[in-house]
Parts: sequence; structure tokens; C-alpha cells
Amino acid sequence: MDNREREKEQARVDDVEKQIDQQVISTSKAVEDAHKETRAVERNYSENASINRYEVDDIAESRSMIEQQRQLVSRAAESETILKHQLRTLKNLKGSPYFGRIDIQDSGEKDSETLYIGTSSLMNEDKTDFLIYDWRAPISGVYYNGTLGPVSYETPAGIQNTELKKKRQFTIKDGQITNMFDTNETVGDEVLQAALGKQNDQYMHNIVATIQKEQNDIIRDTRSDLLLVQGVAGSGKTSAILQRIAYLLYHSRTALNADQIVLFSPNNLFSHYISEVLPSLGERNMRQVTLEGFIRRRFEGLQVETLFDRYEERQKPHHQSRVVADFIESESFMTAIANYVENMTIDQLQFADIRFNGQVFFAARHIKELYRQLPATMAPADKLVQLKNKLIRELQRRVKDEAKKDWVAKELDALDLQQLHSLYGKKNIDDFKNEDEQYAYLARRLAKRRLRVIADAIYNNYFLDFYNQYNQFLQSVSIPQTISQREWSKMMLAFQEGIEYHRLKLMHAAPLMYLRDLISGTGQNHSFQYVFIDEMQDYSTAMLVYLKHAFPQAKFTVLGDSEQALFKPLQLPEELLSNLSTVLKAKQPNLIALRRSYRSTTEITDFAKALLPDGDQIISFTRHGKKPRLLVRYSDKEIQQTVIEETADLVTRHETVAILTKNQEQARAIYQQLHRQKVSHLHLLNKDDSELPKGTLILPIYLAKGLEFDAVIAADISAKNLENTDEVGMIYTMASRAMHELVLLSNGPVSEAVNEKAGRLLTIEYQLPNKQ
Ligand SMILES: Nc1ncnc2c1ncn2[C@@H]1O[C@H](COP(=O)(O)OP(=O)(O)OP(=O)(O)O)[C@@H](O)[C@H]1O
Repeated sequence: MDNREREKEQARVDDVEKQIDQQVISTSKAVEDAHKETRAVERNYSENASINRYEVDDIAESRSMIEQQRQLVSRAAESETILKHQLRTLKNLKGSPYFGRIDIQDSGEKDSETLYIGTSSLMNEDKTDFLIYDWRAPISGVYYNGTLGPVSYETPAGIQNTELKKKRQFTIKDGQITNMFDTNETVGDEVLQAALGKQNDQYMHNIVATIQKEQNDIIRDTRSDLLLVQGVAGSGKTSAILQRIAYLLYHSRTALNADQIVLFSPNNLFSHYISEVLPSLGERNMRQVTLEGFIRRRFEGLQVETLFDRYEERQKPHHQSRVVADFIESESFMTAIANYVENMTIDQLQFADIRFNGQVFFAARHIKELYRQLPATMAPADKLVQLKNKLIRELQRRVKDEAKKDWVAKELDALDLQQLHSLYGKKNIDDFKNEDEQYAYLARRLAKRRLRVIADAIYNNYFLDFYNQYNQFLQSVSIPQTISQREWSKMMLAFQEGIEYHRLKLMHAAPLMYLRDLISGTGQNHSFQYVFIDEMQDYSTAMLVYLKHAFPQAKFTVLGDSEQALFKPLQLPEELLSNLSTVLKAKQPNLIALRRSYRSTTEITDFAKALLPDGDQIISFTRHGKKPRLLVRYSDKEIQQTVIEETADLVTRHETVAILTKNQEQARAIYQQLHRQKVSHLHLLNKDDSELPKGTLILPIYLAKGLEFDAVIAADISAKNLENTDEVGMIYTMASRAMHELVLLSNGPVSEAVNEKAGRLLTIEYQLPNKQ
């Protein structure tokens, strides 16, 4: 491109930067004024709200005045928020105001129109012209999707046609164009290469400037109620869905807010890693939850096995039979639960005593009797509400009786002055005729206070024993022929024992939550509009059924890579979509496959894909680096020495070096070795960590899911070490975390997962066994 063109573009950038500067000044001033205004109306409001509180005549008048004032306060606060948001947007644009330009010509028009595309829209000061178009605006779709020539794009008014005459890409840094060229491709490889060649960062970056066509399809899909993204490691699944969230928020400003979107992320490290993407696009973060956090909140007081526990458990040679777990985690098991609840008789319902001070307060038999008195035709959930009302009324009556009991008298005697004072509430000693009246009052108050635990128990359905109920269900459900009665009984026993010790296996979580919700009519949240699930291969079908039940109004976007399933068999994407559509009751399912892998160098991706039987479908991105190395050692001592040497070498070139292990125990052992060597910036990560520091990180592979590092050392891929795991999935996942360099270590003979083809893509170094 000639220099004149570049100068013209630079002049435009200069001009836009100047306008941004001016708008930053005027908006900052406006923010300041708005803030003063908010403070003023707030002050006014609090003054008005405090006067006339006692004169009855004035109450109505002052109420309406206060309401008016309240509206003023909220309006003032709202305009302040909007201005602050504008200021943030301007600051985000500053320095790098846009990354794309399209020239389009509508039919019948003499001239073409030039539009510039950036992370958000910007108008000139007098609001007559768009200086920058938001990347999410309908017309911007053309930039990502179209090749030169006739193109169409979707608008709220329908499909529009136009002709794309030019597409230009820019890299602008600190207000200077550092790179610019015209292209006919989606986004030229050159810019993408530059973006991918950078060092890994503590936070994931947005990819607006370089979104690829298939990713754009994911981002702009607003029709599907189930969008399944099956993408190979490093293909930008996570990046694309975060952009998708930004897109959805932009397009439904009035109907959707960030609180109505929830992302199930694989672990806390990941949540932290992606937390800057949406703010960098001027949007608020959606809610994030890990499966563990979601379950923990629903089983208070119980220690539920986590995915991580389960990974560790499954590596042990004699873990529990998969057939039983597969059945419990299946859709048909959940259907059996629904049928069981629907046909349940009163006699099958498992009521429990509600106890107080070590004694039965409401006996299970009594509660059942109350339940029996309710109309048989009433829906179970309604019946439960009625039952609770009855119990609460009875509790209120019994407060009086309890107040006369000894324990109340004893407790009253033991109260200090301050406690006594608080017990009086609004009354004081002069309000009572005599001491008896005063005592009766205090006793009632105290009894009521203490019995609040019973009210809570009623409210929380503690009078139903869901564990026992589930146990009954396990006894009654018909089991498939593949499972022997012995295996089934063993599992039931383990379940009961677990409950005794307040422990629950993860496989029981979804069915138990479902059973509890269906009986109690609770647990559903209708306000969520979108649920995103990352690393879906970690979710059982039963859990997905439960999530659909828990978020009945939500559209689902589900991401996964079955190759990274560390313990599950592969499933074809189409088969998966069909299963998921049933499970999630989808009417408009859609499947998008991502085959191009962006994260790693060509050499690393080529090795990783050679491990897979159907790896040929993966397309490596052309960005070259060193061949991955395989270092084979034959003793613990030598392998330890190699870890130390390789780490020392890699940290000279990279900011983050991750040593990935099979499990936490091995991670801890390596940490101790390196710690003794005084390796600096050394971090051992575990599942409760939520920050991703720079330096040398040691972590088990299941915690590295979704993350990426400049360099990776796979600590031990020997056949012996990876026994009892899905060796291919394990090595594939480890290798695909590396952006620039990969070193594989093996203590003894290498796992057979590294087949001949994969082996040829490595630089292999053997150190012969030490014969001493
Ligand atoms: N269009 C793009 N432009 C620039 N970078 C991209 C693009 N797509 C993906 N990347 C980069 O590739 C890397 C991998 O992306 P991401 O983590 O979203 O992939 P993923 O499919 O979720 O990976 P995995 O399943 O292995 O965790 C990230 O560094 C991301 O920034």
C-alpha cells in the first residue's frame, strides 16, 4: 500500500484520537457535574424523608413528595452511571480506536461509504456522524464474514444487501498505525499470527480484532436455544463465548442484563483468567460458578465429592465400577426419579422428626398425619406449602407452652443485663402491671427466639428426609441387566455410609437435587436467560438434565472437546447434539465445530493431533516454533534432575512455565524438589486458588483445563505413571496447554499413547539407565 494512503489513514487516526481527547474532557466534566447533582438530590431526599414523620395529617403529602424525590435520586444516579460508562468506553478506545475498515456500496448509490470498526461506537461531538462502529453492530458482521463482492447482513428490519468494496485491517498502538493492509480474507493470518505470538498473560484477552468466521457464527447466533460448540483444544471456544456474551448483551440491552447469564466454569483459576475479557469490551461480567460451588450451596453440611476428587479417585486401580455410575448419571435414571415422585403415595414419603434441645418437637408421624389431612387432589408442591403453614401455626401455639417450661426459666435467669435489654424489644419495665406479666412477656419472647430454629427447619423442609427418600428410590428402581444386584447393593451401602459421615459421591448429586426439587417444588430459577457450560465433557447427562430443570427459561450454550475428556469415551459431535437436544429439551439446536487450533505453535499442535485417532481433522495454525522434546529417564533421581534443569532453562525464555502432573500428590512432590533448589517465583496451585501468578507453576492437569502457558513441562508421561487413565486424553490435554514450547518427561518407558506418528514429531533424548 502506498505511503499516501497510510498517511491519510494516520491523519484520520490522529483526528479521531483528538476527538476522543476532547470527549474525555467534556465527559469527565459531565461526570463531575452529575455526581454533584446526585449528591444534592440525595441530601434533599434524606432531609425530606426525615421531616413530618409524626404528624398524621402530613403523612400522605410527605409520602408523595418523598416518592418524587426518590425518583429524582434514582434518575440522577442513573445518568451518572451512564456518563461514567461513556467515560470508560472513551478511555478504552484511546490509543487503539479501531482495527478495521469496510467500504460498502448499496445498489443505486454512486459512491461507497467507509466505516471504521472498533470495540465500541463513537460519534463526533455534535452527534452527526459515526467515527467508529461497534464490532457488534449489524453492519460490522460483514467485516468478519464477508469476502469482497455482494454481501448481506442481518438487521432488526431483515436481511440487507450491499457490496463490499474494500476490507482493511489495522494494528494501532498508542495512536500510531503499526500495521495496515487490505485483505479479502476474514481476518488475515498476519495480524492473527502477531496476536498469537505474544507472551501469555495473567488474563485472557478479547479477540474482537481477529475473530474468525466460524467463531463469528458462534458469537452472532441468537436463534438457537441450544448451541453446541465442539472445538479442538485451543480453537477459541472460550474466547468465542465470551465475545458472544458481549454480543448478546449489546443486542438485548433492555431485555437482558449480565445477572441473567451464568457461566459454569471448570475451576476458580479459569474464572479469574477470563474475568477481564468482558470489562475490556465495556461490559459487566456475567455470573460465574463452578460445578463444585453450585453443588456446595445445595448441600450445606455435606461434603460432596468434587470433580477433582473424582479425577484423583479414578486413577486408583480399583475404583468403583463405571457401569453403576453410568446408570446413575444417565437421563433414564433422572426420568425414573420424575416418575417415582409423580406416583409417590403418602406412605412412601419419608418424613423426619424435627428435634429441639435433643428432643422430638414435631414427630414424623404427626407431620405425616397433617399431610394426610390435605386434599388428595392437591399438587405435591402445593401440599407442602400448606403443610408448612400448618406447622408454623402449630409452632406459634406451642411457643406459649414452651414459655412455661423450666428451660426458659433457667435461661432467663442466666441472661445478663444487655441480653435482657434486647429481649424487652420496644417495651420497658413501666409497661407492665406487675412482675408476673413482665416475666410472662420475657419468657414468651425468649421461647420464640429459641424456637426460631424450628421455623427455619420447617422453612427448609427438614421434616422430609430426602436422603432416606433417595435410598427408598434406589431400592425400588429397576436396574439394567448389566448391573448385578450385588454391585447395586454395594453402592447403596456406600451411599448410606457416606450420609452417616456427611459425605456424598458426586454421581448422586444431580439425582438427589432433582428428587428434592420435584418433591418440594423448589430449586428452579426462572430469571436466567442464558446458561453457558464450558468443558461439558465433565458434566454427566444427569447433571445436564438437572441444570435444565434448574434454569427452565434459559437458552444453553454448551462447549466441549471430547478429546480432552480425561475419563470418558469419545462421542461423535452429531450424536452428542442429538442426545443433548433431548436432555435439554431444545427446539432449535445448532452445532458448530471448530477445527482450527490457535493456541500452540504448528509443531506442538501437530504432535498433539498425531496422538488422536481422528486427529487429522485438526488444522494447525501456521506459527512456527521449536519441535516438542521428549526426555526419557530411568530413575527418580534422574527425572528430578531433569525437571530442575528444564525449568531453569525454560524460565530464561518464558514468563510462565507450567509443570503439569497427573495428580495433586505428584505436583506437591515436584514443588518440594524445586523449592529445595530455591527456584524463584515458584507456585504450587490447588483447587482453591483463584489467581494465576507468573513464574513456574506446578499443577495437576485437571486444574489446567481451559488455561494456557508459554511453556509446558509434562512431568511424567511414562506408561507406568499414566496407567488407569485415558492416556491419550491426558497427554493431549497437557500438550495443548502450551503456547510456545513443550517438554515431555518420562520416567521409564513412554506411554503407548505416544504412537509412532507422534513420536516422529518429537526430538527424543534417551538417557540410558544408570548401571551402578
Ligand atoms: N480469533 C482469534 N484471534 C486471536 N486469538 C485467538 C482467536 N481465537 C483463539 N485465540 C487464542 O487462542 C487461544 C485459545 O483460545 P481459547 O482458550 O478460547 O480456546 P479453547 O477452545 O477454549 O481451548 P481449550 O479447550 O483448549 O481450553 C487463546 O490464547 C485465544 O486468545
